[in-house]
Amino acid sequence: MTIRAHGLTKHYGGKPAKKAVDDLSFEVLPGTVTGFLGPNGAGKSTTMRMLLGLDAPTAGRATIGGRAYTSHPAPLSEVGALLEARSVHPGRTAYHHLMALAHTHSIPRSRVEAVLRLAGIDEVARRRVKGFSLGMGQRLGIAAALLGDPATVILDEPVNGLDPEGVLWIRTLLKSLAAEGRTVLVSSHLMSEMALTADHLVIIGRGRLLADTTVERFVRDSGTGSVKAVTPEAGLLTELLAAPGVQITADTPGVLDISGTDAEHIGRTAAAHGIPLFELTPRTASLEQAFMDLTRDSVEYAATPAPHQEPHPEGATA
Ligand SMILES: Nc1ncnc2c1ncn2[C@@H]1O[C@H](COP(=O)(O)OP(=O)(O)OP(=O)(O)O)[C@@H](O)[C@H]1O
Repeated sequence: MTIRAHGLTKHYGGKPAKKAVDDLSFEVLPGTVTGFLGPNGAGKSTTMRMLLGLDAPTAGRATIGGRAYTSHPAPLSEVGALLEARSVHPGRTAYHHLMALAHTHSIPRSRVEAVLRLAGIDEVARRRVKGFSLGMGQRLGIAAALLGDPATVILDEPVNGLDPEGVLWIRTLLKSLAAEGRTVLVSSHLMSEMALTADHLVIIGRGRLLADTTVERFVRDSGTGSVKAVTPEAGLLTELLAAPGVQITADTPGVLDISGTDAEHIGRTAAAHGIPLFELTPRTASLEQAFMDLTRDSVEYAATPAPHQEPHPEGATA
């Protein structure tokens, strides 16, 4: 099922009104993991709550498989969700929590056992939830989301509180859910994690759409990459490559950092003039950097240096 947001908008009261989500439109297709990214306060949770009918939009519409979540006849079997707030009764065991959910939604007991195993919490299933670690709680939330074997899965920050093994488990799980043809929307504020997990990215800042793209295209278009070239003929190569828009720096003798052209052009130019190249390496901007550049203007709580920590003048050593 395709998830669609059409002009989705949410204002909170107060003066001036807070535009938590501002005219947001995007689609999330089956068979892919879509990463929903944005800095803290960007509006990810509010958007997910509107997709799930838990918050009414001020304007616009959210549909899953063409209709509002609340008008699905058996929502739990069609859309599984994990939201940030935990809503499990602390005195219940994981098993009883899932059994109660299964019971009220006519889901067979065999699914409870299956999701407990899938989430790796079958051995602690008889313990009370109040003794659970954050990571175990997250796993229980994911088990509950998958209980109805839903075609669409919406998870808000599922890696929160998970240890590295748990993070890897989520990554593999989401990919396999998508490979089974399900629609997977997962929010995060970590670009590096989404780059390893998602196929597609919807990036928002201050409630507005900043990018709707594939991970591959985002990496390519981040565009701040340069090429490192190591050659004994650095001076000659610099002269040959000189052109409008091409910038070349040589902080270390014989090592050039070239931007504004690509490795192929540099390699061909060098070959045409018999210049030996010991190394020719495209340097892609780190994904996290590209994400920060994109969202810089929409960060609500940007870190500011403390007054006594003046940045060092360029070139000075600490
Ligand atoms: N009930 C509310 N009343 C007023 N403002 C709210 C309410 N819920 C959220 N907001 C504000 O709306 C904005 C978006 O919040 P939201 O929780 O959707 O962001 P988020 O991207 O999920 O952030 P985070 O990564 O920190 O969870 C924030 O500025 C938040 O303070």
